[in-house]
Amino acid sequence: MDFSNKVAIITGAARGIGKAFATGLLAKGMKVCISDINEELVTTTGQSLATTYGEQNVIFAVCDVRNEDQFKNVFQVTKNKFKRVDIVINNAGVADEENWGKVVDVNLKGSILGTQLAAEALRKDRGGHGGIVVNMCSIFGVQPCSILPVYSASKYGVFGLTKSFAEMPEMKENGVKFTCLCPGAIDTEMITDDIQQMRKKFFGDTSLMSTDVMTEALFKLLNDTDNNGEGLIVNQVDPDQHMKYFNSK
Ligand SMILES: NC(=O)C1=CN([C@@H]2O[C@H](COP(=O)(O)OP(=O)(O)OC[C@H]3O[C@@H](n4cnc5c(N)ncnc54)[C@H](O)[C@@H]3O)[C@@H](O)[C@H]2O)C=CC1
Ligand SMILES: CCCCCC(=O)/C=C/C=C\C/C=C\C/C=C\CCCC(=O)O
Repeated sequence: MDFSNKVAIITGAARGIGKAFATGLLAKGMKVCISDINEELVTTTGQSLATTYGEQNVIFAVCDVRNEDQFKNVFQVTKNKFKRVDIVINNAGVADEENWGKVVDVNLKGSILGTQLAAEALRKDRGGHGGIVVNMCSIFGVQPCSILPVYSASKYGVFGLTKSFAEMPEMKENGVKFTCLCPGAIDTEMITDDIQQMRKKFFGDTSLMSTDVMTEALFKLLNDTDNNGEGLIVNQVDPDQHMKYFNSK
């Protein structure tokens, strides 16, 4: 894929995996809109990326992915500034089993809204240029997690959503591809000390993956052909699965 001057929208990109994606895409010559619910952090991260990669290449916006008006605004400001959208990464996510309604709302409903808005923005018969939607799933979107059942359910939903949009004839005809990433544990603030202890009990004393591995996986997903509807597993704990498409290839 030729990345220069292409345009990406990334949700939940003020820190963690989303921020790493933004950095990786900007380094390849793309233009990026980062959005996040955290106003202070998205401003700091946005300004820092703009300083490094040029103000003409970066915008940032406050967006809670549960809020349709804010989400629509992200697409609008991106099109106003950059005139096109090519890649949409629905990355925002939370893990909080005690507040499980929020998990469903952010991870699943937020991804549904983001996928619908992306499909409209990208499809060629609606003025788009075609493109790719990348939904952030998890290893727990393809295998169960006994300590995070609602989180896992939300990610199974993201996988089903991605595969279903990929099957739509009108999306294929209009050049829009749908994919997802299914990582194991990545070294971000989402992996708290408590979760790390639980993880060690189940999976042994293996290291967390760096966000660089996720950027590598993103570029594989973007560069591979013939992966519409596929989920790329990123899981160094199981070398047989790592960087392979789920149940295929
Ligand atoms: N860290 C990990 O081990 C793994 C993470 N994932 C997924 O990757 C994605 C990113 O996770 P991390 O970077 O690790 O987490 P993180 O907690 O470091 O970053 C998540 C970002 O999303 C933002 N956010 C939270 N709720 C939001 C909302 N309602 N609207 C918009 N933004 C919101 C946060 O402010 C934060 O900046 C999530 O979907 C997560 O489920 C998947 C597999 C493994
Ligand atoms: C706050 C947890 C966020 C989950 C992030 C994710 O999507 C994947 C993480 C992978 C591993 C680390 C997290 C939890 C592991 C702990 C126990 C797993 C139990 C597995 C089981 O078979 O039940």
